[in-house]
Parts: sequence; C-alpha cells; structure tokens
Amino acid sequence: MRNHCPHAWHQQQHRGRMWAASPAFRRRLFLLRSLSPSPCAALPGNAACSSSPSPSTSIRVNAMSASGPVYEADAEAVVRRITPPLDRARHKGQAGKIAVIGGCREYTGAPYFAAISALKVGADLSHVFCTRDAATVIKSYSPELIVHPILEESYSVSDGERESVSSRILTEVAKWMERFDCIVVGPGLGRDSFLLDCVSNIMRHARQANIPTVVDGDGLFLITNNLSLVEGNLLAILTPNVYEYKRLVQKVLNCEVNEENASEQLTALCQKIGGITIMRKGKADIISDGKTVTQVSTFGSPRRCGGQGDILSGSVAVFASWARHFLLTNEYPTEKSVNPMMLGCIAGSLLLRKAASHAFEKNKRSTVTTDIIELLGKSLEDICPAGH
Ligand SMILES: NC(=O)C1=CN([C@@H]2O[C@H](COP(=O)(O)OP(=O)(O)OC[C@H]3O[C@@H](n4cnc5c(N)ncnc54)[C@H](O)[C@@H]3O)[C@@H](O)[C@H]2O)[C@@H](O)CC1
Ligand SMILES: Nc1ncnc2c1ncn2[C@@H]1O[C@H](COP(=O)(O)OP(=O)(O)OP(=O)(O)O)[C@@H](O)[C@H]1O
Ligand SMILES: [Mg+2]
Repeated sequence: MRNHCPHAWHQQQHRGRMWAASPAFRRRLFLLRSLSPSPCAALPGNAACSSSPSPSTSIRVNAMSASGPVYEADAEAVVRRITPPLDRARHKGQAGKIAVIGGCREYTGAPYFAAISALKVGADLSHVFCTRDAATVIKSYSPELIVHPILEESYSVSDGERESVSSRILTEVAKWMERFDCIVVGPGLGRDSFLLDCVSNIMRHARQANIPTVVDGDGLFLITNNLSLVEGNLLAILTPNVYEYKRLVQKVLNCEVNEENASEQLTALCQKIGGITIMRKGKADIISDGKTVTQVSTFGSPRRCGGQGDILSGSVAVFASWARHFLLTNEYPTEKSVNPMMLGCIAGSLLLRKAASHAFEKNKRSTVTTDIIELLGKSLEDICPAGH
C-alpha cells in the first residue's frame, strides 16, 4: 500500500510555500494578471475584443499555500485575448495547423472528435495520422480532415520488417512535422507495443522541432511508462482523466491521489516531470505548470458520454498555438513569460464546458459528443464574436 505523504512529498510542499512567497512568484502572478482584458486597444487588431468586454478583470492563480484554495481562472478573458481576429489579409494555415496522432482498429471516434474539434474551434487545417484500418473510416466521417494511413500495429508487421517500417513511418510524419503548430498524441491510439514504439519516435522528433504536444488517452499510457518522452518539455501538455491521473501520480510521486492537497500534489507532479503543463480533468479542470495553479469549473453538463476529453485535447491544441503566437507577437515583452500552454488549457476547458452546457440544454439525456462539437462554434461566438 502506498503512503499518502512520503518524505519527498513534504519537501515538495515546503518548496511550494517558499516559491509562493518569492519575488519570482509575485512577478509571475503579475504577468498572468497582465493578460486580463485591459482596454481593447491593448490587443491590436482584435475586433472581437471590442464588442464584448468582460466584467471580470484578472486571471487569478493559486499561491500554492499548503491548504489554500485554487482560484478560478478568468477563462473568458483568456479566450478573448488569445483568439486571433478574422483578418481578411490572412491566408490558409495562419489560424493553425493541427495534427492528431491516433486511430487504430478499435478506436476511430476519438481521433475524429479531436481533429474535427480543432477545425470547429478555428484551425485552418487538421490532419490525422492513424493505422490503415482506421483511415477509411475516419475519412468517411468527414471530408474536412486530411487523413494519413501510415501507422502499423504488430499484427501487420513481421519481426524482420519492424526496423524498416518504423523508420518509414518516422520519415513520413517528419515530412509534415515542421508545418504543424501543435500535435495531439493519443486519442484512440490503442496500446499495441510496436505502434507505441513508432509514436515514441514521432514524439522525440516533435520535441526536437519545438512543436507543442498535447498528450491524451493512450498517449498518457505511453508516457507514464516512459517519462523521458515528456520530461522537461515545456511545450508538452498532459490532459489526464481521473484514471490516467491516478496512474501518473502512482508512477511519478509513488503515492496515491490526495484530494485534500490536490493543487500541491498537481504542482509537485508537474515539477517532478520537469515543469510540463498538466490539466487534471474532473468536476473542475485543475491546471498547473509547477509554478502556478488555476482551475476552470464553469458548469458544463451532467452527461459523461465518452469523447468529451477528445474534444478538449483538439481544442487545447488550437488555443495553445494561438496563445503561443499571441505571446510571441504582441507588443508587451513582459507577457512573454506567461506560459502559453497554461492559457491553452484554460481556454480549451472553458469552451468545452460551454458547448457541453448548450448541448445538454438541447438534448438532455441523449446528449452525445457530436452534439457538443456542433456547439463549439456558438460557444466561441458568444465569448468572442467573429464580426464581419
Ligand atoms: N469513440 C471513441 O473512439 C472513443 C475512444 N476513446 C479512446 O479510448 C482509449 C482508452 O481510453 P479510456 O479513457 O477509455 O481509458 P481506459 O482504457 O484507461 O479506461 C476505460 C474505462 O475503464 C475504467 N477504468 C480504467 N481504469 C480504472 C481504474 N483504475 N479503476 C476503475 N475503473 C477504471 C473507466 O470506466 C474507464 O473509463 C483512448 O485511446 C481514448 O482516446 C475515448 O476517448 C472515448 C471515445
Ligand atoms: N465530474 C465532472 N463534473 C463536471 N464536468 C466533468 C466531470 N468530469 C469531467 N468533466 C468534463 O468533461 C471533460 C472531459 O473529461 P473526462 O474525464 O470525461 O475525460 P476523458 O475520460 O478523457 O474523456 P474521453 O471519453 O474523451 O476519453 C472535462 O474537461 C470536464 O469539462
Ligand atoms: Mg480520454
């Protein structure tokens, strides 16, 4: 039986309190607050901003005290600030190119949900890299997606072919990699060992190319057993559900999930994996990068149909790339220290919750994932109108 509070855990808490009191923490808090919806002139060219000022003005973060509350993020403000304007001068691709690595014999819904959600949120292009079996099915769901039937599972590859097939798969994905603003690894990926080895190579390549990577579903199974794939990668986001989080905590912190110190434990987990961003999904989505903690708890829907996490991973990918672009290009150098991966999680969580709420209002008990996807557009429009 694992202990709730091994010695190392106390040390992490102590470090958390010291950090909360430090000037560096206060500076970071200020930087997050500086993203609040100040007068719209502060966000050049964002027509959407001017039409819907938020009554609330800050993104608040937890100071990581031992028993302190986790403050709610001002998620609407984040969505408004990072969503790019629909500028007529822009060309295809500038609003984002996303790729989902997932889809196998068993699962075709999950990669579709993630990839189509990326488009519905506002990305220009959405690719899926999946197995051959899954590709035709995914293509038949939607002509909007660009589907690459390149992954292979063990049953279709003989022992002698493995090396050449593995390097062919990497070459094929690498050809595209530089074009992507973010990749999502894991929705409907399955757990075949050969396939996971190939995906590990893809993740290493994405990291070398500095491509932000959202890890979800079976991608979390993969990295939980091989933490070096994400360790220290500041462009990695993990989006575990309750079971995936439990497995991660057991593996990394060597203890059980502790609800009483949820934010401290999440912070410790992020720190232990080298400062990556983690969004722990649940009644509230709690988000940390090991330095700050915040949450989104806007009520969504009481329906827990499968696939909502996939919508979230596709949406987070788009918002994280928008946030990254916003912080790199805006005229306030101080904002460059804000973590765009955290902003992407905050925005994705809010949008999914709003869409789930609208879908439930309409469909009640029969609400399914496709109903929620259809309402992503309306939900974003309510927060951040597209204008004309
Ligand atoms: N339509 C689709 O194609 C969908 C495919 N999905 C994919 O399905 C794959 C597996 O994801 P899952 O979220 O189902 O993950 P798991 O296979 O880990 O969990 C399956 C279910 O088993 C139960 N479970 C797991 N661990 C447990 C524990 N420790 N104690 C008690 N019960 C436990 C839970 O009910 C859980 O929802 C992923 O690739 C995911 O992306 C899901 O995203 C849902 C939709
Ligand atoms: N108990 C809850 N109360 C309210 N909302 C929840 C609850 N659990 C999850 N959610 C919402 O559902 C979203 C997806 O979380 P969930 O735990 O269903 O992911 P998942 O199991 O990975 O989903 P998927 O079936 O796509 O794999 C969360 O971001 C959150 O908005
Ligand atoms: Mg999931």
